[in-house]
Amino acid sequence: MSTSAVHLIDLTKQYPQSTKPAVSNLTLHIPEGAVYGLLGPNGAGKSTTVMMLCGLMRPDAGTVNVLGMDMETQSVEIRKKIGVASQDIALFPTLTAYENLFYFGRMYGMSGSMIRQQIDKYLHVFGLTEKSKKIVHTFSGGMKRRLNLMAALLHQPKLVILDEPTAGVDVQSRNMILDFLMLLKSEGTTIIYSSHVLEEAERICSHLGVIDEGKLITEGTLVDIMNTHSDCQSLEQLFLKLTGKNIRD
Ligand SMILES: Nc1ncnc2c1ncn2[C@@H]1O[C@H](COP(=O)(O)OP(=O)(O)OP(=O)(O)O)[C@@H](O)[C@H]1O
Repeated sequence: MSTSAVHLIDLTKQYPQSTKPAVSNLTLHIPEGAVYGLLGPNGAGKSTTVMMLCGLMRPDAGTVNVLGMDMETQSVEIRKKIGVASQDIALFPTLTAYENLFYFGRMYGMSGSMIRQQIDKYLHVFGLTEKSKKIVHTFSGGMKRRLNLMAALLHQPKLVILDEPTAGVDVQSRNMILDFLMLLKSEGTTIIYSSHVLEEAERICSHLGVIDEGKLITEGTLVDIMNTHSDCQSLEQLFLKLTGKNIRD
C-alpha cells in the first residue's frame, strides 16, 4: 500500500439532534501526492468528514491520521501543515487583497519577508497583482474564490483541502484554478477535492472516494474504478450507478 497522507479509520460522527450518524465507520486512505476526489450526494457526510480530518470536529469514534500524525495528540502540528479553503469565502471584505493575505500569513506564523514573497508569487499566478490594493468587497466572485484559495496556500501546505473550490466562478477562473491544482500536484502536494462538479473531478482527480449516507461506497484510482464499471461512459454515469437517482434533501 502507498504511503498515506491521510488515513481515517472507522470514523463515526452523529450530531446531537440527529437520529442517524452523519458519518458511520468510515475508513479512507488518501495516498501522498494524490488528487483525491471526495464525492457524494447532498448530505452524504463529506463536510462532516472534512471537518474531522482538519481537526475542527472531534469524531465520536475512530482515528484521524494526517501526514503521519495523530489528530488526537498532534492537532497543532497538523494544522501548520495543511491548507483549507472552505466553500464559504473566508475573507475580510473591508480589507484589501494584500491585507487579507498578510493577515493569513501571520496566522500561519510566517515571517514578514516570507509572507511578502509568497503573496507576490500567488498574486502573479492568479492574475491579481493589479488588484492587490483593492478592497475585497469590490471583487467579482471569481476573484474572491481565487483569493480564498491563495489564503489557504500561502504557507506552502503539504496537504490542501478544498471544498467546492470553483463554486460560482466563470469558465476562465475555473480553468485557472484547475490548472494551478495540477501544478501543485506535480510539485507533490496532496489535494483533497470535494465537489459536485463531476467533470472537474474527472479532469483532475487521480483517486476517488465516493460516500453516501456516511458510508464508503467505493475508493481507488479513477482509472481502476472506471475500469471496474466499464458499462459507464462518464464519472456522472458511474456516480448515479453507485448512489442512485433519488433526490437527497
Ligand atoms: N450541525 C448539524 N446538526 C445536525 N445535523 C447535521 C449538521 N450538519 C450536518 N448534518 C447532517 O449530517 C449529514 C451529513 O451532512 P454533511 O454536511 O456532512 O454532508 P455533505 O456531503 O457535505 O452534504 P452537501 O453536499 O449537501 O454539502 C446530513 O444528513 C446533514 O443533514
